[in-house]
Amino acid sequence: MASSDAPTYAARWAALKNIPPFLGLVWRASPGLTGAMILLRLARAVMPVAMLWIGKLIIDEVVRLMAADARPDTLVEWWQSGLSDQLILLIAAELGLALASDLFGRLVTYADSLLQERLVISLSMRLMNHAADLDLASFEDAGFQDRLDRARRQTMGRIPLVGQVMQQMQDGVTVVSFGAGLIAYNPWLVVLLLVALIPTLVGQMHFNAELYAMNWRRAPERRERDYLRMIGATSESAKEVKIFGLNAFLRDRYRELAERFYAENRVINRRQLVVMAVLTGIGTLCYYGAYLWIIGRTLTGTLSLGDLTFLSGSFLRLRGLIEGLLSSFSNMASQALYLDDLYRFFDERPGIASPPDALAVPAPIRQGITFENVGFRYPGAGRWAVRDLSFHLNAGETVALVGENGAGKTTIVKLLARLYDPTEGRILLDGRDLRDYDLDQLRAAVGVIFQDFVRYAMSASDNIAAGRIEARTDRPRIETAAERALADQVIAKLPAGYDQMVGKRFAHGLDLSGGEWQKLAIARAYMRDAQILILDEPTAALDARAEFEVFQRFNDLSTGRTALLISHRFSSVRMADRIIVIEHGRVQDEGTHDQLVAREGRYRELFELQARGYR
Ligand SMILES: Nc1ncnc2c1ncn2[C@@H]1O[C@H](COP(=O)(O)OP(=O)(O)OP(=O)(O)O)[C@@H](O)[C@H]1O
Repeated sequence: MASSDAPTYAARWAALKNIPPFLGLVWRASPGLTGAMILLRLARAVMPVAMLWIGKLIIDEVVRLMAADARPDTLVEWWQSGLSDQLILLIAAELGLALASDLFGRLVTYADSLLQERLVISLSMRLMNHAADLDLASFEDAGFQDRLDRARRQTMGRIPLVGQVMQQMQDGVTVVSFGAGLIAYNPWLVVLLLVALIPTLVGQMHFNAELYAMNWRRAPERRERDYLRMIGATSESAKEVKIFGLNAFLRDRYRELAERFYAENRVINRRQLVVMAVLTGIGTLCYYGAYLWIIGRTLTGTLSLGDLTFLSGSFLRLRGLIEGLLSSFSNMASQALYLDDLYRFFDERPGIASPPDALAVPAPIRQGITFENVGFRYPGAGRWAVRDLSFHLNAGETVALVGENGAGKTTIVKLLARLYDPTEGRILLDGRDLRDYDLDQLRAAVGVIFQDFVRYAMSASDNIAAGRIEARTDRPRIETAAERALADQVIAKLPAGYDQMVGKRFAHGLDLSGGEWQKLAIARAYMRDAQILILDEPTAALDARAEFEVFQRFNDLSTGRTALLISHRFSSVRMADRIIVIEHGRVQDEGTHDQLVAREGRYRELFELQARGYR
């Protein structure tokens, strides 16, 4: 996104409107903890003024007792005379408050950390749920990646805001209680305080806005910087980075970006240092002005010694409190701006969804699938990936798609599984548009293993169960799926068998060869009881014999199901009932292997090219 979209300075205050919904999120994360937290903080809020007031009463009482004519000489006589009873009561009250304040403080810290953790869990889960609902197209869009990146940061980055907002409310109540005390003596004291503090507030807000706008602009570059750092040090890339000697190149690019960030940061920070030092100085001058006034009044006898301690104590605390309140208010406003990113992400709606009166997917499928003049352009791409594409898949038929790289085979699969909708034309399932069906049912009816299937850093068993995660504990089913995909041989070699952690990401993980991973992935297809089975070239890393066996089994096991397979190996392709040749996003030819080889055409050309390689 362009930097001109960066939120303006004025938008920052408006962002405070994000706080109530945020508190709503907090409340939903844990109503009990949130309620307890509010009560604890309210109690703590009024304690400081109560303690200072009792302190004033103690001093005045001591002064009164010292001024009395007949004063006992020893503490025991003081005690027995009963003259100090009032004083003892006040001290006991002060002690009680001090103990309660400590205890409540600890409880607040405790509840705070629990609440923050609950919020992380609840936000992360919402984020994962929401991301899963969004279109695949979104994930392939760089602007979306930036928004997702910002939103992810919010789940962790905004967490301290809970404590801040609560502290803010608590401090607000404390300020009001102290302010009421000051006003009772002299309202001008409060005015003096505010005048001293407003410049600090404005300054702070300004710098926060500047930093925010800068961070906002940087999201794309930051993603590049994080990517460079990641690619320079992950197991996936380590091999290539070493072989090609890319380290210096990656490091220098990283340094270039990081240094630019650093230089920009330094400029702002330096300016902030100077301006804020001056503004805070003004505040200090005002504070000492008020202090002088209080001392003067005490000397002339208008105020008591207790009043002096109460007022100067109140003034000192208020200044600290208001300063903290204003700066954290301004900080809260800029934090609340970041919340926009989170809400914006949650507001994002998927374009591919079930219609209101969704049709149930027929079981069994009777007529099959028809592509009718389908054209599709990837979002942001100028070229058509497929165009004027028409063909029919009969129910129960095994069809192979062949074509050169980039012909559009995978795109056809993605359209069939409704990961994308056609730009023009339609795809029919038993005569009805795919878009009329219930999306979840449709996805459940289609089992696809892509060429870039995921290698889950989990147990071998979970890697297979991923095809039907509800059956995760159904070991016999997992074993059958593994056998069908020839993955049982892979698992037999693992020290911990089905429970073996695979992948290099975690300790105890055992990495597999490309072909072994593929066998696990293919087993996923068998876990799924899908009516339409699709293998999109997940066999490229299998040796010729293994691929042959895998497809032969696939062919046997897909009797009665509609199956689509994509492969560049003709030994596998020829097993299909029918072969469709795709070229430049269109059907170029179709027929059985024998029919196609008999014809002079692209299929025969490709077939002979491959056969020649083996002779
Ligand atoms: N996410 C994407 N965004 C933009 N263009 C894409 C995207 N995926 C594929 N394409 C383009 O669409 C065209 C068809 O790609 P597709 O992946 O369907 O080919 P394929 O026949 O499966 O190729 P291969 O045999 O290499 O797997 C290609 O020109 C490709 O560059």
